[in-house]
Amino acid sequence: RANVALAPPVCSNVTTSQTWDYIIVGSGAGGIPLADRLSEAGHTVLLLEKGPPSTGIWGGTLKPKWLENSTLTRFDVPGLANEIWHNPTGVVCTDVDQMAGCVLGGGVAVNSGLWWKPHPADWDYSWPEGWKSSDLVDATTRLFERIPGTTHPSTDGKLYLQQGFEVLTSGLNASGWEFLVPNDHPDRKNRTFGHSTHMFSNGERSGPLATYLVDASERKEFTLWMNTTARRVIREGGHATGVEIECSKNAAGHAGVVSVTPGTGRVILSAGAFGSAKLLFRSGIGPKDQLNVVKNSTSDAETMISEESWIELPVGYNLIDHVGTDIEIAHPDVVFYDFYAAYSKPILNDTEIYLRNRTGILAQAAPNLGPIFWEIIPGEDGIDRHLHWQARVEGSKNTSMTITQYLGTGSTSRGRMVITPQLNTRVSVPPYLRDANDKAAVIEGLERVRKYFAPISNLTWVRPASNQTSTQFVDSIPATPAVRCSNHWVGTAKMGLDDGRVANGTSVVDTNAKVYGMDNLFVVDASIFPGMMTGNPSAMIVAAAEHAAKKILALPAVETVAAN
Ligand SMILES: Cc1cc2nc3c(=O)[nH]c(=O)nc-3n(C[C@H](O)[C@H](O)[C@H](O)COP(=O)(O)OP(=O)(O)OC[C@H]3O[C@@H](n4cnc5c(N)ncnc54)[C@H](O)[C@@H]3O)c2cc1C
Repeated sequence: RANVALAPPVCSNVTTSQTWDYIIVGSGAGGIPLADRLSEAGHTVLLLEKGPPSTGIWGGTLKPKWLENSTLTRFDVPGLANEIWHNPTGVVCTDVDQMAGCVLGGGVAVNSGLWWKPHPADWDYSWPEGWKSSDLVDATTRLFERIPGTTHPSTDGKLYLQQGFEVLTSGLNASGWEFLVPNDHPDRKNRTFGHSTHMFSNGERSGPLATYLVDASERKEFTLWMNTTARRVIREGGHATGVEIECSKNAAGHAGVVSVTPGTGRVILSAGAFGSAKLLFRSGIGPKDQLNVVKNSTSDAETMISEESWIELPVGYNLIDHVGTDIEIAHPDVVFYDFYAAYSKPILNDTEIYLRNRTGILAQAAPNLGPIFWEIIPGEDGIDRHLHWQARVEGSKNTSMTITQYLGTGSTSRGRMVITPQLNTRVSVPPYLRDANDKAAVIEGLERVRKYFAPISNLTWVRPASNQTSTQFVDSIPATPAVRCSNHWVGTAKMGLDDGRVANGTSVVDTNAKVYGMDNLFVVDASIFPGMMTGNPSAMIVAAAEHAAKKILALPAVETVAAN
């Protein structure tokens, strides 16, 4: 009937009698593998996710008409990956001023699935003892056995619409670059190129949602609550006793306080670089200025832990993202495919072959990515800076390719995130090009690529214009998230040996991923990264979660530190 408002779904109140060995907040790249490994070790695990289900196997429902008779949702189909930019409602986090997925799977439900075995320097350059590339061998092996990734996602083994790949790699070949299968040679990221590599399997998104989470869900020790938002960690001094939760808006989730097993239980925050930092602030852990914002907010004034129990740590500092610099070329051979139209006005043959046997262009990630190519630029400060270039068939013309240059490992610029009185997170200091050598690497990389593409006949430059110097071009792009953002945010709860409670200390978690000043509160997700990596981050975050699980499981059952 018209004009009858539906009653809001009711949240179930939790029973206080049940306790959990581990409560994990957030089901993204960090949270899912942790939940699997901890429940595999026989511990009871409660995984809290504020968002609704995403992929079909978890009960997701968001889908275009052409998927109506299938179990798949828009999240399952690689060719619909960029729908997040067209239709973000109900999918993206509304409390973050950047793009982030707030559905089951977080970033690994909404991203393009790019999947890279980390370069050894990604660990060795900035991570502390115990987290060097040699320490991560087992974790990386376990991860890539589970999710090997593929350069050829269509189940017929073919790549579709590769004209753009051929055009650009003709220039790289002519300039002496080498083609390789990227994940077979993670340590070779200098003047090499390859096909884009994705976590996809069987022509579908796959990744942690289809592997780790499936295995966890088959264990009696594991419980998943979706549509359930963690407000804060409940703690007595340095000991977390549980998590206060509330149901997400317009959803039937859970509400109340969930408790960890008395004495031995642990809480792990895996809510993403902004989400975990926000939860720390709301739990009285962070810089004093941010804790005061929470204390003075309408929503938390009454529940905020008293000031004597605050733990002052540099949460929100050390914010990092790949510095993104977009260039654009055009070439008559390039063929554009309208992936956005594939949602509502698809090409019938493409949806038919995808539905029949997961073949064709829709098994590839939108918007037709590749080639991906790498070069290392030595800096005057003695630091090698890694550039990862990612091309896609998209731009201002039908024959355009946009190529994003990501400045990663070796970059030294850092920013800051803060919380507003409405308890939304905000990037207050953008982390882009604050260091002269970072900027020099970006300019030098661009200068070189212009030379590498020079042998390509009929290629025209759209951006930078041919009469613009590389320095002028880089200077013309503001160093703000609006134009530089790569959606690869990390670093807000940095791991390190220098305890952030002490003067000049910069770290929020120790090398067991445990928050300084707490005996049973951990952070395991993008937040703990001390520095940037070469390629897109999700596989490295899963590897970090594998390693962290091992370290956490090896800790003595009861470990008590003095209350702050
Ligand atoms: C549009 C886009 C495209 C990207 N493309 C790629 C790519 O192709 N390849 C790649 O490697 N990386 C890509 N990334 C980055 C990658 O997805 C992220 O770096 C990664 O997912 C971060 O992992 P995480 O575990 O730290 O957080 P997330 O994956 O963001 O997971 C955090 C989870 O916590 C939940 N949460 C937050 N707060 C709360 C709370 N209070 N209570 C309960 N739950 C909460 C969120 O809903 C979310 O599910 C992309 C990111 C975006 C946004």
